[in-house]
Amino acid sequence: MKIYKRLIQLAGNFTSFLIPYTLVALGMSLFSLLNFSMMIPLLDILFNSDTLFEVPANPITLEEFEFSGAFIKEYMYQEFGILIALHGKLYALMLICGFTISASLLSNIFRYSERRLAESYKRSSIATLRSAIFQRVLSLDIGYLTNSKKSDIISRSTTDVQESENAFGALVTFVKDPIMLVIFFSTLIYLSPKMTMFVFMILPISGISIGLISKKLKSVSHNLQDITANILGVLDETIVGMRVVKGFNADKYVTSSYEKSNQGYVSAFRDFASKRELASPLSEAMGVFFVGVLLYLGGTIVLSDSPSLSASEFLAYLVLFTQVLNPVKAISGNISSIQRGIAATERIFELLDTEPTIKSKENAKELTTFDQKITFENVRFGYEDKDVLKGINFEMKKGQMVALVGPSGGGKSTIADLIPRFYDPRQGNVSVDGHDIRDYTLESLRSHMGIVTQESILFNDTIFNNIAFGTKATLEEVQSAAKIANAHEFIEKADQGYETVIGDRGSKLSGGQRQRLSIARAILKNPEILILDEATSALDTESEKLVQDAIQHLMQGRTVLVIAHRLSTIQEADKILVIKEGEVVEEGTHNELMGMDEGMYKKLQEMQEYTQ
Ligand SMILES: Nc1ncnc2c1ncn2[C@@H]1O[C@H](COP(=O)(O)OP(=O)(O)OP(=O)(O)O)[C@@H](O)[C@H]1O
Repeated sequence: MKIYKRLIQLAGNFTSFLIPYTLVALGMSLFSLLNFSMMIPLLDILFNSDTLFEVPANPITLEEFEFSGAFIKEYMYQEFGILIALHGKLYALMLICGFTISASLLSNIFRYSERRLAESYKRSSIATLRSAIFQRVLSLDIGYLTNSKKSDIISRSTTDVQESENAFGALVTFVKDPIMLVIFFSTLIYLSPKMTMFVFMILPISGISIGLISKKLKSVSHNLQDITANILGVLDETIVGMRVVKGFNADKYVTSSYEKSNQGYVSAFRDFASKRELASPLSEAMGVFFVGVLLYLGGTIVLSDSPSLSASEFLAYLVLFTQVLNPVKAISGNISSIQRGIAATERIFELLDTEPTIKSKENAKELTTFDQKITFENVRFGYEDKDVLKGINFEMKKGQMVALVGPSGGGKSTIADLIPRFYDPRQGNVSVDGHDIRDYTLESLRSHMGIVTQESILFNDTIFNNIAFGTKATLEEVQSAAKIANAHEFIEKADQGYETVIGDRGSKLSGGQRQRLSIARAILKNPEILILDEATSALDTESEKLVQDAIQHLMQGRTVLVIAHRLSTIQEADKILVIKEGEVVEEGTHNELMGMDEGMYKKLQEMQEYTQ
């Protein structure tokens, strides 16, 4: 229950929900009881009006009121007796029907309000939970969000949230159902303590047997969920990899793995359906059996010499009993969804409790200006147990362009990731103007930087929003950034200009267009420090020229760290660092490095010339 306490705390406003909800649930139960109880005088008027509705010689008055079933019954029968004497039986009958209709109407109005209150509380609580998850994911380190974690986080924020939502809904009804049970059972006890004792004995038996069936069902449905995920997985892989599937004529291969999952689903579903379909007739048969026993028991009481229960009360008892079954069934069903929900909510809280390791420390300063240089001093870093950077030293003066080159996997991107503190070094430090970057707030540090990655990171939104990207830029500002990035022309030609929605990750654009949009976004941010992971993807010459030209514009007047894959683009760099296996193996300008016999840079340069 600790978990639920926390969930309720997170959702907030519990008292302002609980008070009206309890009142509404109370109203619903009372009117529903009144509705069914009206059956007793109704039957009595039809069958026993002459004996039961006699007006006593000394009528009781409301001044003698006691809150007891006996008083209420006696008073009501006396009043009906007076009415029958004055206006006849039909009038009394009409009145009772009127009462029944009004009670039923009111109970349904309360039921509707109860549902609405419960739903809106559940929805708003789950929305708060979702937002909390999203905020937590946003605050987590890039290092934490690896691919394996990605699916875990997605499953926690979808499937687990769904489970938690169901369980939360079930928990809410735990307020309503007990109220209903107390009210109905008190009436049943009042009508016949003997029969109610029997009911108390049989209810757990029927509850347990229904519970067992649903438990069996649950294990099958779990299996079903896995298989559904499997089918979706195959479909997703096939759609994403359609080019490869077609290119390799692998239709048969993917069809067979899809069919395997599909058949698995069919047989698992058959199993599930046969058990599910069994649940209802089984519980129905059990219900009929218990009602049969109850009928016999009640019948013997009614037919005895001095009956403690009249026939009309007995019939009302049976009807009320059927009404008690619903909340009992609901409670037993809810217990299992609450159990599932607790496990799911625990997983959600685990995610919410994951503290980011990279955050601004207390008393961190604001980095207001960047004046001199960025320095790497003996920086060592690795992922998990793997050492990647083995003592990196270099300096990047304000206004300089520094290029990182070298074989794949050498650690170039990792070096770049340390500047905006996507990771922190294990040893050594990265400093800005002589101060360790960990002394600055993350936000102020990153506010001086712009990042253009190999893969253009775009969102399924308008072109305008993709360039403005959370800033309050005006259309003119966005347009002038797009012009500098050679993007304005193609944007103007798009269906809705800057308001065109570009599809998932910019899928409606070409590779070069996507890159130019990313560059426009960086130009608009106007960062002093630019980190550029040069794209390797081959573009056609024209598009490449446009992108290169845009990059040249972007780099002007900034301090740039560029990860270069095409050496032709960095000949003008102030400094080139050749990175191999986590170390700087050569450092210098293009000419200096080309002058080194047997130098790695020279070799790389020659290799690229050869392949071009
Ligand atoms: N998130 C990660 N978790 C574990 N290992 C990683 C991670 N990112 C990179 N690595 C490993 O660290 C090493 C350096 O990777 P990095 O991406 O920095 O190299 P790179 O020089 O930029 O390579 P490329 O030129 O191919 O982009 C590689 O061996 C890579 O496998």
